[in-house]
Amino acid sequence: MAPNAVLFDLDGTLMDTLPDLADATNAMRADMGLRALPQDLIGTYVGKGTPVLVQRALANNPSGTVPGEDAFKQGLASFLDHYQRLNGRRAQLYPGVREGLAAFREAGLKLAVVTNKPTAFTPPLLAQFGLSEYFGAIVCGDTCECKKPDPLPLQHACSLLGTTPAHALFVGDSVNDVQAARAAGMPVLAVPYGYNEGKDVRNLEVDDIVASIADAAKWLARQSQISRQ
Ligand SMILES: O=C(O)COP(=O)(O)O
Repeated sequence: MAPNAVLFDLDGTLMDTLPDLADATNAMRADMGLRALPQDLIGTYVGKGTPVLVQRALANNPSGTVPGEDAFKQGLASFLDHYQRLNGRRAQLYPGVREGLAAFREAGLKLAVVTNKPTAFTPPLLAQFGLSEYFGAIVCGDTCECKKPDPLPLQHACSLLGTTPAHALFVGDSVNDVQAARAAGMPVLAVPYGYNEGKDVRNLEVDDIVASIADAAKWLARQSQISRQ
């Protein structure tokens, strides 16, 4: 069935937000008496939402101990504080995002963002890059009871757009996006430049890998042409 909506992951798909996430993580680690970690390593902690990022970052400590409840709470509060200040400072749109979103819109598709990033940080980031107007729905990590890889946020975005998962396409960068899309019964494309918890996107169960959001729009146009033939 030809899709009438496209749902996008944010971090690692539309925007390279890792520099700011890494700066906030290292500022939090400094507060907690831990040394700074390389940005690439912090990139492998991103994807399952902010609490998991903080947990993973705190578990990287000299004794290898899992952080206790108090340390976790302190770390999370510190991270949120720093990220509030740093969000959007060094973030960048990936090449092809504006062209791709414009092409999807031209083709009459409804668009949404489904991110595990908290609501406090998502609309301001989209507004900073002038992208807010593209999206009929923005579902964040704290919008629903569950985050990706649970399908609930994708199902919620579809209902906000007035469509169903069977009529939507998901575009993401990680195993969390792919598992959520599959569980929702939605076709899914992956971009290869994101985070994917440090693993190769070629091992993901996707319908295809596209080089950019602009290429995702071309992919969908091709599929629609084939299904009309
Ligand atoms: O906040 C995260 O862990 C990742 O956010 P994303 O779902 O936009 O990739």
